[in-house]
Amino acid sequence: MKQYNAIKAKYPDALLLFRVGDFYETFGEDAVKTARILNIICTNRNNGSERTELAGFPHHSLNTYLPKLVKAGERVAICDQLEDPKMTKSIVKRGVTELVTPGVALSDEVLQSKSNNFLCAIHFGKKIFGVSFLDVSTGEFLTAQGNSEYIDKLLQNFSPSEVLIPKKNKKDFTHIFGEDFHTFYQEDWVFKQDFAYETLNEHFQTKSLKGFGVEHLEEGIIASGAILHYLAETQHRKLQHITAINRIAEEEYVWMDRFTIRNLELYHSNAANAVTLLDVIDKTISPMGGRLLKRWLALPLKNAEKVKKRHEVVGFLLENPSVLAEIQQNIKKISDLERLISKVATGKVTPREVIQLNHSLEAIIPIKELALKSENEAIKVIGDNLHSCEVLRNKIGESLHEDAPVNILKGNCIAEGFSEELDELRKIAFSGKDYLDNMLKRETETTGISSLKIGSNNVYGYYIEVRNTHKDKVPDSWIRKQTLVNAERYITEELKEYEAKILGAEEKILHLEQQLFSKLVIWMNDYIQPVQQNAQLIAQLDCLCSFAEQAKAENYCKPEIEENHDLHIEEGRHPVIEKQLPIGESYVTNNVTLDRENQQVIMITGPNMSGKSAILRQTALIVLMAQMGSFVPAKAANIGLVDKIFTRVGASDNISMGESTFMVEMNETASILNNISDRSLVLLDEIGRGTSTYDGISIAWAISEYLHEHPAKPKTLFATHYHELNEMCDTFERIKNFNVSVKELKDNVLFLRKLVPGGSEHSFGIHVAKMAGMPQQVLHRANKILKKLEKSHKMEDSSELLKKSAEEEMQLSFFNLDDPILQELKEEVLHIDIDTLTPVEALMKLNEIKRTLVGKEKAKTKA
Ligand SMILES: Nc1ncnc2c1ncn2[C@@H]1O[C@H](COP(=O)(O)OP(=O)(O)OP(=O)(O)O)[C@@H](O)[C@H]1O
Repeated sequence: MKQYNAIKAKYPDALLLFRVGDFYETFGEDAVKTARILNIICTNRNNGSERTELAGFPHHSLNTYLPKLVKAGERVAICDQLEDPKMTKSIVKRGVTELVTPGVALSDEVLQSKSNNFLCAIHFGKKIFGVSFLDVSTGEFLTAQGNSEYIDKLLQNFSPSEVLIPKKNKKDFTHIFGEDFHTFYQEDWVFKQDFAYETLNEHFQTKSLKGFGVEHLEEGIIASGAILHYLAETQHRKLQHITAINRIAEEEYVWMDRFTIRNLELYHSNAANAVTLLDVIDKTISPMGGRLLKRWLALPLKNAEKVKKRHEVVGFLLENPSVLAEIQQNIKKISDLERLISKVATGKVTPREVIQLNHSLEAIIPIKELALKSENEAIKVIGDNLHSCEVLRNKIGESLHEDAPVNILKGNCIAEGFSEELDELRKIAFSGKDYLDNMLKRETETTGISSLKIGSNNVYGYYIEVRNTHKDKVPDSWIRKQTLVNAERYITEELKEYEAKILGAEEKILHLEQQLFSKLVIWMNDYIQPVQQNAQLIAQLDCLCSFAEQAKAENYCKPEIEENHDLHIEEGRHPVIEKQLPIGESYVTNNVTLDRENQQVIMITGPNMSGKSAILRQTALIVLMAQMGSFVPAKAANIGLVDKIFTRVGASDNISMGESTFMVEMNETASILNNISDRSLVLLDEIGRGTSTYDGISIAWAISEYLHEHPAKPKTLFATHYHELNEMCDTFERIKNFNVSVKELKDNVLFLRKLVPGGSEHSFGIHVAKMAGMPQQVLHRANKILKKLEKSHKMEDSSELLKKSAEEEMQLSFFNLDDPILQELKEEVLHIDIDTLTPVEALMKLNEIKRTLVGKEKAKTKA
């Protein structure tokens, strides 16, 4: 317990698995926790004067139990026996050999094959944040830096399993990024520039980080240094598979903030069990393909050439189904190359996994040949860059048995003919029976004793047994070892020699097999880079095949990527909803055209449930899918490259996220208004409905007006059931009204789901209430109240009011008053150059204006 306490003191926040003989034991609070999580028995032991809780499991069950502990969010320190108990008389030496945490996991039981498992570190710089992501199971290491919004978006994109934060920024982190992350607080000193550069250069054995193109990312590097330090702290020192650190090239990807990623349900669903876009489009076969597809979805491209290249490959694969089929057939044979080679680096690979790696590399050969012959340039390049890894394959082939076991201790792992010594030992161990049979035959003949027996036991080893009746025929050279009631047991010179050879042969075989295997694994380390490169290329090919497969299955079309700012979608569909419609119902397609000249803002009205949100989302999804390189669910699509996609959903649609307040809605919308560009696509769904009708209409109106008047003229779809907003098109020339048509029956509505020009008259809320089965009495009463309200508001129709107020505002501005101070202010305001003004300067200016006005107000009161 003294030894245990000393080790436990070094890992106070981890659950300590303490190896005792064949068991891993836990004590005290750890035992209570372990027993609860693993559902195993917790016992009590008297430990001197105290009682201690104790819970443990056999060491060979570590792979079963460890993942459960880690998945429950525990940090688990594995404390092993560091010397052979047989070799020591005192207490065996023990030490922590690995600290497994949610972000640093290598075991297949903890990892999900189609998801990365990122560990993240965040450095809180003076002005900006540095961030770093590392998947130790694949070796991918990324860094970036930027403002909180950017970091927030990246956290959303990469969904790290664990985030490292300096202790002093504990509160700041939850304040800015929320409480959804599994965090670990590191000592503040770890987040220092010099330390980080030193750690990274030492790891990569470089003098500077220039070669990786990250040298200038000071904050990002600090975060990256903290990650590497954490790995060392958790006893992960074999990291040769982390061969590079890459910058997340923000400028290459379409910007989507966390709300947009969530709203569009790309790979997180807002409701439990809801289907995401990824679920629908993922036809990848390999784990690394699956992981890359998710990345492509989170980071669609902005570079037209790159996007077009992907489309070309997809088109080529569609036109050449036999090539597609053959590539996919071979990808099926490829295991998780990326994780297998990482296991080689960390020394955790099993013999069977090395065989799998070999099979995977073999399956790459036909892909390479096929790609090299291809008429598509991009596929050819992939073929060119795929490594055949011949030396590696040959070496594995000649070293290992084809059916090598998972556990090296099971034996029969190294192939025949690879090591003479091993072959010799095996001959002795396995041909032993024949040898003994021969010996027996010979001895029977020479002695004439017919009932001779050769056997062995633990105490006396090998012996020849002679029944008492033949005792007198025993040659003098035999030495008696043991006397039984009816027989005597002897040892001969030959048997003694044989025994010396065979005893330990099996042990020697195991030892030699282990030695040869670890030598092979170390040798394989030289092939980490080519294998990683193959994994990357196969992942790309897998994604492109997945696009082709999906396009074929769902009848998608090739989008045209244009340099202009227009968006035209013909007969577009929502890729997820169309897959979920009840049998017999077909998706109603819709056309959407947006540009910056004539139809910049589309105001979509229509009753609840008519399909407004579906149109908004399908537009965003089509753009996004196109820019990730996929074909799209439409008859035709011309897409002027989009650089940012914003979506906002009115408060009540967000209730499931626990963020139903109007304030959140306004905050989110404000952040769009501050970030729009001329290539942005903005989707606003029922913005303003989180407050009273008049408030809501006013806010929705003001936001639409702002977007229309903004020099960027961002393409906007605004879904609303405030039909009052239809009046805007009279005043603002690029705002156009559309509605999702419905057919009014006698006292019901039929949803046609077709987007048609023109506004809609009323909201049909009561019809929908009826469809939902609201009692007749309530519906009747609601209809009556509606009629009354409509009558009483006729005199001052809200939209009329709004239009009037917009006009009045222009005339009634206080600049018309001829107060000299106000005149002065007017001049000042007119001369402000909005384009060069920073938000802070604007606030200061506003403050100045306010001060002048307050001063004037006071002067007036005094007077
Ligand atoms: N084009 C379409 N073809 C077939 N079904 C559709 C179509 N559009 C929408 N739907 C179906 O109608 C349902 C409601 O659509 P949606 O959520 O877009 O309506 P909405 O007008 O935004 O409603 P609300 O105002 O209540 O949010 C969808 O879940 C889908 O099942």
